[in-house]
This record gives sequence, C-alpha cells and structure tokens, in this order.
Amino acid sequence: MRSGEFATILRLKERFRSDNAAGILLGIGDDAAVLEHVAAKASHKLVWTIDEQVEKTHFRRDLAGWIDIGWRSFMAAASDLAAMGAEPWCALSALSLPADFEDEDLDALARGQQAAALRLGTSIVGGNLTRGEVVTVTTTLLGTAEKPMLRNAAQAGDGIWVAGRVGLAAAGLFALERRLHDDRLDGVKEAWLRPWARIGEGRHAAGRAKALVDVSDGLAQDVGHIAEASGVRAVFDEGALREHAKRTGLDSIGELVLVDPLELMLAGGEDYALAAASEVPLEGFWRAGTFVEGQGVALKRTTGRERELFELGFDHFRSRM
Ligand SMILES: Nc1ncnc2c1ncn2[C@@H]1O[C@H](COP(=O)(O)OP(=O)(O)OP(=O)(O)O)[C@@H](O)[C@H]1O
Ligand SMILES: Cc1ncc(C[n+]2csc(CCOP(=O)(O)O)c2C)c(N)n1
Ligand SMILES: [Mg+2]
Repeated sequence: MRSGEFATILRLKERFRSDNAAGILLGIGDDAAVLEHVAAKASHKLVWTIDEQVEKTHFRRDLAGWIDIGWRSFMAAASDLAAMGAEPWCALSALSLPADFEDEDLDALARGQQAAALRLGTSIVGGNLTRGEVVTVTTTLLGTAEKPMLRNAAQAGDGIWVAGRVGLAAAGLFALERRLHDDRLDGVKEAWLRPWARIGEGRHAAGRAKALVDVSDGLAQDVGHIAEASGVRAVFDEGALREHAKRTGLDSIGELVLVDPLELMLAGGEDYALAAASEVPLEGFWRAGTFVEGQGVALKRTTGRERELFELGFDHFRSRM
C-alpha cells in the first residue's frame, strides 16, 4: 500500500520525533524548521554538511534492507561532521521514492534513519518528499564544533592515525554482491550495512590533531586529501596495515573473498573510519604511517621500497574501486 504525500509526511512526523535535540523551536509540519540560534554556544562554530545516497550507486535493494539503507545513509552524512570534529545538532532528510514504494518500506527506511539519529543524540527536524525513478536519501546535518578540524594543516613528521576499522565494509559489499554465504563473512557484511560515524573520536582529535578526514572512499584517497591540502606526502606503513588486518580478522577474510587485504584497506571505502595527522598519539586511533616532505601517497613495503598509490579508491566518475 502506498499512502499519499501528506499522509506519508504524517507517518514520518510520528517517526522522527524531534524532542531529542536542544534548541528546536519547530520541527516537521510547516514550511521549514525553526532553530534557537543560542543553542549553539557562542564559543562554538556551526558546521553544516549534506550527503546523498542513490539507489544503484550507493546501495541496492537486493543487497540491503530498508532499515540498513536508512541507517547507513544517516551515518554517512554524520561521518562528515565527525571528520570536522563536530557534534551533530539536527538533520533534514529528503527522499525521492518510486511510485510503487510501499508504506512498510518507507517505515523501515525511516526507522533506520531514526535509529541512527537517536544513537548520535540528534533529531530529524524536517525534509522533503518527491517522486523519482530510484530511491535517493539526502541528509543534511547541522553540527557544532569548538575547533573545526580541517584538512590543510598536516606537517612532515606527523603520524597518520586512524580511528576505526578499514577494509571491512568493502569486503562486506564484495561478499553481498557475490552472494557469498559463510558465517565468517557476517561481520564484514554488518560493517558495510551498519557503519558508525565516529563522532566521539572526531571530538577527541579536535584540538589535538592537526588535520582530520573521514574514510568514505578508501584510506589512500582520503588521506591523500590531507596530503594534497597540506602540501605533504602520505606514506602508509605496510607492517602497520598488515597488523591492523590481523587484529580485525581482515587477513583471513581476504583469503575467503580472494582479495588482498591491503587493497581492501587502501582502496575500499564506506567504513567511515577517521584519519588524522597528529604529532601525538590519539586515544582510540592506531598508527597507519607518516606524513613526510613531498607530495602524493605511497605504501612503504616491509622491504623498505615505496610503491606510489595513484588513483586508488572510489570515484563516482571513474571506474569503481
Ligand atoms: N554540488 C556541489 N556544490 C557545491 N559544493 C560541493 C558540491 N559537491 C561537493 N561540494 C563540496 O566539495 C567538497 C568535497 O566534497 P565531497 O562530497 O567530495 O566530500 P568528501 O567528504 O570528500 O566525500 P564524501 O561525500 O564521501 O563525504 C566539500 O566541501 C563539499 O561541500
Ligand atoms: C551498489 C553499490 N555499488 C558500489 C558501491 C561502492 N561505493 C559507492 S559510493 C562509494 C563511496 C562513498 O560514497 P560518496 O563518495 O558518495 O560519499 C562506494 C565505495 C556501493 N556502496 N553500492
Ligand atoms: Mg568526508
């Protein structure tokens, strides 16, 4: 069954209760949401992001449930706030839905979004609905940060520090796409279906680290953004990456899916880990390499040789991973 537009908005209003975030004067139901500007402390800056997830580009309905799709689209958007060292305040959600999209599917999608919002202590205070050929989920998030973390202040000698696991989500997507059924792959499927935005680690890095990004497109590409913006070279340490693969079980998963764990970590996206440039160790982060003088991104092999990493990772307008 498919309700009309206004009945659908009422369903969403029920679902997205906006009593979770402070300073929301008006949530869903009017032409726009109204926020109390003093809810952001005077010492804090506002940080604002938008992220769109498109069916067949970011998800397929035969690979993920609508709850998963709602969850991961919200977490992907929130991860950009984490990457700024910001804390989410409130969100807007715009959906494009095909005419045959069922009410129960919309309920599941909204449940996933709402669960993610709740877990991050934020609320969806409005949005938009339109009919479209495919499902798209667009999420804007407004957040606050005392000291927003940019990409451009890494220096030679800083470590590359990572919060969270990398390479697992790409292995999970690989396993889902190839319909690999093996209990040992449940963890990596979950990593792709239910990522977490690392808000806490981002806030910890803010003020301690020099630069921060989130890893949506693979370690090489996203740490490359810091290198490029800061005018330094990023050198990953093969030993550190292999150690991480061992710790997370990615090394044995790599054998199961016949993909080199190093490739999964450097080129596989959507884990939404954070990567920082920092002179000092950061709590909850592991060291993946070093920024040095120069440019580009490289992998230092255990033999000591450096391999340049060109054009690795996801790019919407190039080929896939
Ligand atoms: N259509 C657009 N109009 C204006 N600015 C844009 C547009 N698309 C991207 N940007 C800006 O370009 C910068 C990089 O955007 P991008 O989407 O690549 O972010 P990212 O964090 O690197 O990737 P991800 O989407 O995986 O989070 C951001 O500052 C973003 O606001
Ligand atoms: C069906 C399907 N095929 C491929 C992928 C892989 N993928 C899509 S977008 C992206 C980078 C992050 O997106 P963005 O850069 O827009 O934030 C990656 C790794 C997927 N998730 N689903
Ligand atoms: Mg980002």
